[in-house]
Amino acid sequence: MSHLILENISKTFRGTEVLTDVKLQVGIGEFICLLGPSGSGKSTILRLIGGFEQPDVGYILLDGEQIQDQPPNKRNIGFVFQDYALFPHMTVEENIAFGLKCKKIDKQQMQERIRFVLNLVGLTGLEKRYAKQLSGGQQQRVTIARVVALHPSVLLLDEPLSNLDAKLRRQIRLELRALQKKLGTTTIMVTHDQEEAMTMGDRIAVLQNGVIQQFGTPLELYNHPVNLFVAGFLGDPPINLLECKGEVRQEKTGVSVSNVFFNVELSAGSRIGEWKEKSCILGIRPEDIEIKSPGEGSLDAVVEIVEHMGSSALIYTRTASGNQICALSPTKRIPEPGQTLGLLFQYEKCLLFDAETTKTMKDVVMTAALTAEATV
Ligand SMILES: Nc1ncnc2c1ncn2[C@@H]1O[C@H](COP(=O)(O)OP(=O)(O)OP(=O)(O)O)[C@@H](O)[C@H]1O
Repeated sequence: MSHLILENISKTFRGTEVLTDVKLQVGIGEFICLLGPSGSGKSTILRLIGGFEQPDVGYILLDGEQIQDQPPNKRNIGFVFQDYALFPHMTVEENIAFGLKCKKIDKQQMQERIRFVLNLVGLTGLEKRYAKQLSGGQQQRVTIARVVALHPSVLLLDEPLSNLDAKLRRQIRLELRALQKKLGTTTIMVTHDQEEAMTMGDRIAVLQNGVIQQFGTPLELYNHPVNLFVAGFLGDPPINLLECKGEVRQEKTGVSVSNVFFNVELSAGSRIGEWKEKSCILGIRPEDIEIKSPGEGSLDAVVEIVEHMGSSALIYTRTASGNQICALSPTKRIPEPGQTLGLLFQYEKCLLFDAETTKTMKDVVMTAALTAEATV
């Protein structure tokens, strides 16, 4: 049974619909990331679950019970915001004790819980420090400890790492994930950082304009995006997107990119006539392009920019027909700007999108990359 269910939730602010028919089913102990650009409705979903907003339409069920009309303090849901919001005039210990006192937890149990959560977040020994005497990372750990001490049934995290520098972010992200696994608390985290979502979430819900575009595991979303938006939002460096048209050459169906004909098998029932001239977009990720010598790849392209990233380099190239294509190169043999390369597409990794609907074309399979000469 799902622990938390959002059923057909819609929400309007001042006449503008900011969430449309949102559905989510979250299992017990799952770590869910809500990922999307600014204004896509991520925080509103969190506030609805926390009880700080009410849906116009739809239900929220926790352990099978409808909670959408309950006030926040009746929901047993913990909320961590991006600003640490600790009481500055209280010590670490007092900050954690505050919520426990409100819940009328007895003194001995309170001491035990404080000891337990401080150990959990690695802050044992700092009980008597004031919030302002702590680093940003330590303050955020106290915020998390304070919420975890209340034994929430669901933990909501709204961009909890966004005020931390890149290195600390990475460290706290690992700690937070390990902590969540240890406690087994169902957790929903808002982020606009795709790397954070990919590394932390058991499943990710990708939002655009208040609509969940896709809900699945990080690899499902990365390898099988349902549309151009999801394909483009996940992946750094981003996926290459190349405009092309459906073609038929010597009774073979396919698309051509920079004069290379990629053979595409249509599903049974698809009509060849409809395929001809169909506007498509071919998507290929930089790591799915192998760098070869000129003439040895699917197509040739000239290196324009090389971006060194330490363990690898990004090679931005341009084909004779003007397409920019980025490939990931291992550091052993990094090409130079001006050099011509052969780019070998792993055709089985190519995705085809319908340019009109922007949806992934699921009824087609790319079976080969043939040079133009082979088919003309
Ligand atoms: N209380 C409110 N009154 C009016 N409009 C609101 C209110 N809360 C949110 N909105 C609007 O709803 C939309 C979604 O906002 P929300 O904060 O959920 O997005 P978000 O994806 O979390 O964005 P961000 O990443 O910038 O925090 C935005 O257009 C926002 O301006």
